[in-house]
Amino acid sequence: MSSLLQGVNLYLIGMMGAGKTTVGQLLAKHLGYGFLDTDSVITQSAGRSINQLFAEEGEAAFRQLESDVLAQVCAYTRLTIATGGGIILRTENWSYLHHGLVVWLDVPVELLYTRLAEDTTRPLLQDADPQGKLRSLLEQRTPLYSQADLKITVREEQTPEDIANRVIEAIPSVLKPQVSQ
Ligand SMILES: Nc1ncnc2c1ncn2[C@@H]1O[C@H](COP(=O)(O)OP(=O)(O)O)[C@@H](O)[C@H]1O
Ligand SMILES: O=C(O)C1=C[C@@H](OP(=O)(O)O)[C@@H](O)[C@H](O)C1
Ligand SMILES: [Mg+2]
Repeated sequence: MSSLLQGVNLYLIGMMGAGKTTVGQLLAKHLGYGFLDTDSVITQSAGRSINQLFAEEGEAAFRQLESDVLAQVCAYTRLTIATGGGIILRTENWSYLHHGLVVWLDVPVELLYTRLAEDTTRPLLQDADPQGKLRSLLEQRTPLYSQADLKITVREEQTPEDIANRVIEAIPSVLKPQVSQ
């Protein structure tokens, strides 16, 4: 599989709670790739949490940091990159994402909500109706997530390892092997 990918980066996109960070680490291990999470790069370099950045700088400033990180990351190869759920919002980000293979982890809202019900690290879900918020974000973002090269539909019983395996199995369907002359 690594030889078929030829070092091309894998970008995981999808909603908060879809499992991008969790599955991305497993995928990197399977592929012999490095792993990066855009949220972690941002929080490490800013020395502040995502909650702090949203509260102190605002979402627009966070989105700029996210674009800056993506622009830097795409200079490297052999990486699996877990993105933040909103990375798809800026058109300019797609010019970076399309340098690699983009995989959408599509997870039903009910499952996202179950996973994140106790979570306090996603500022956009600090809402009176977090499930409704997830539903409306997914509705707004679905046309953008749909621009991925690969869509992996996730069911409740599937473990992160199952999902990583499904991604690996699906890669050949979107990559043509190079014919040697
Ligand atoms: N396939 C899965 N099955 C059960 N729980 C999962 C699965 N994938 C992720 N999780 C859990 O859901 C939460 C959100 O996962 P995370 O990887 O942080 O998602 P994202 O980065 O897409 O927001 C974490 O608590 C994680 O352990
Ligand atoms: O969907 C979003 O807009 C966001 C998703 C988060 O990342 P995860 O998708 O890893 O939770 C994080 O970037 C921030 O809270 C905003
Ligand atoms: Mg994440």
